[in-house]
Amino acid sequence: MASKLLRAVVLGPPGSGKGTVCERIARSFGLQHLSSGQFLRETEAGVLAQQYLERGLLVPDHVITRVMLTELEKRREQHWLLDGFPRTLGQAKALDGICQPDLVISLNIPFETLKDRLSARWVHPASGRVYNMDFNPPHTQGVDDLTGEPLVQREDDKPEAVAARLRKYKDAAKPVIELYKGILYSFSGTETNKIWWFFFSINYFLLNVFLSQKATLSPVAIWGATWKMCVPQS
Ligand SMILES: Nc1nc2c(ncn2[C@@H]2O[C@H](COP(=O)(O)OP(=O)(O)O)[C@@H](O)[C@H]2O)c(=O)[nH]1
Ligand SMILES: Nc1ncnc2c1ncn2[C@@H]1O[C@H](COP(=O)(O)OP(=O)(O)O)[C@@H](O)[C@H]1O
Repeated sequence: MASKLLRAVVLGPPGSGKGTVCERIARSFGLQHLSSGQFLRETEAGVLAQQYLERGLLVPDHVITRVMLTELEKRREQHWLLDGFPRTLGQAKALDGICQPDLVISLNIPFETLKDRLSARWVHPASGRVYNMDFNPPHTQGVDDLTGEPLVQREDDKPEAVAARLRKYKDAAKPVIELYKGILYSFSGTETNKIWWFFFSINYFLLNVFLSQKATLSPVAIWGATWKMCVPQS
């Protein structure tokens, strides 16, 4: 049977838990977790885009699209899960030009919750590991669990940048959500653990069948049908 690759996208405002959920999905199902923010922070393109990153502004479409399409090109034979890309209609169209996602997961988290989470987010810059002083604190305050290196707060997580980021996200994401509405699965809530368990319990069997290449019918289609019966679509 021809090998099928799973291409998934996670959409959500800054602080909605994309990185946290993607990490768990990637670990549980063996997908590659590709974070646009992390690629920017690690590559030369990100150094040039520093002024955008620090102020929490979206990097121009042509810059991030080039970074992401280059990374996707290197992973043509892998299952992947995109975190943070696409964020605008232009980016979504560029992605569609090379491959169409099988499914899109959208996280809807209340604004107040996002603000609280971002102000308590600390990161280990070298690895991208993320902590939260309430939700998943490091073993020792202020240092990364694995390396012992210091944690930092991102410039764009400081209160002055957060409100503008959240506003801009909404405007840019609307047409993207519209574009993907046929393959979109929305999760609403204030706790990543609940969203995760809901996702995991519905999808464990279907995704594993798909990923092990034993499916004759796309589980994404079966999942879509099950999902529509279980969850009122927003
Ligand atoms: N209190 C709380 N914090 C969470 C929860 N889920 C994620 N976080 C934290 O919220 C912050 C933002 O999560 P992250 O995955 O980085 O969001 P992203 O910006 O969408 O990728 C991080 O500090 C996480 O540790 C949750 O359910 N409750
Ligand atoms: N798809 C994208 N389009 C434009 N800018 C992006 C994109 N992805 C990431 N960035 C830039 O990188 C920053 C950090 O992104 P990310 O790590 O995904 O954090 P968050 O989910 O908290 O916004 C964004 O504020 C933005 O400046």
